[in-house]
Amino acid sequence: MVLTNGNEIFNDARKGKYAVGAFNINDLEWTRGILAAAQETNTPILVQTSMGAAKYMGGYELCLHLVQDTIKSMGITVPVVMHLDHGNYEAAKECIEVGYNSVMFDGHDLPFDENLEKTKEIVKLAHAKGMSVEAEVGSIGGTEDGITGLGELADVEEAKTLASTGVDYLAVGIGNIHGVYPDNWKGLSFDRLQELAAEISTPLVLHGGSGIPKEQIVKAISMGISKVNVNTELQLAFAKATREYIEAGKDQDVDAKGYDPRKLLAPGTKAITDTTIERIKWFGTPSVK
Ligand SMILES: O=C(O)C[C@@H](O)[C@H](O)C(=O)COP(=O)(O)O
Ligand SMILES: [Zn+2]
Repeated sequence: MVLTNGNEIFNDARKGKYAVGAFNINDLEWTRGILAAAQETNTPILVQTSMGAAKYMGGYELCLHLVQDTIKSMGITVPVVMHLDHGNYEAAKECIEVGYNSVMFDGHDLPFDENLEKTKEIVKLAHAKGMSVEAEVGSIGGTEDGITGLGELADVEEAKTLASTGVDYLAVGIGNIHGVYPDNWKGLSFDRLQELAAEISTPLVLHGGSGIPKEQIVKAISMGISKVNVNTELQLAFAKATREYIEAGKDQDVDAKGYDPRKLLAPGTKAITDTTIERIKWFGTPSVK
């Protein structure tokens, strides 16, 4: 069984001081590109869909079938966790119903008590079906109304309380933000990560994994980060490779049928695979035995 829940993978990761990459898919090319990287490195991987990307692709059921069928057609043999990224309460329930392996219930914008209660409900529903759950404490910054924050820090007591619900992994703010980091970003807060890791044995999750220097990622993993989320870097890599193809005029080569999407999208898909492989190596994910 290739599709699996995250528990065993992540408990081993925290103990073994390595991380497993969680990569967002946006379409067939992303799905193939990411799965190819996992197979080539012979490592486990999380394929995750945000609510927006799932809507774009046609819904959670379609996304699950896309991943299942691509695994089959590509002959993928490494463990793959099909995960909902940043789901609200309804989305988490729907993905549990549909048969994802793992869901993130992101209640960070709710009052803390409501986030706690809803996290407990999702844990109960998911665990009854053998699925894993990620929760988020505090807020992970990003760009809102054109202003990019510098990254927030999770409250240690709130993080402890949320971890006590039995979630399988916990997303924490340690100065990380989504998207492209601004020039004046101060870097990850290793002091806060140390405080969190000392109190919480649950595997910790680093969101906003794109654009963080390798040394900081490696250090954070050595201190308790077991899952790293990456989206923007794959989007940038895909866009750059596609732009180079078009700027070289290859899409206008009628004889070579360079306009055929199977050719037009191939460099971008390869760039997704190459970037994913590079990140898997940074994260120290060991090969499957
Ligand atoms: O952008 C999304 O829809 C998914 C991201 O929030 C993902 O959870 C993540 O943390 C990746 O961050 P990024 O690498 O900075 O895009
Ligand atoms: Zn995220």
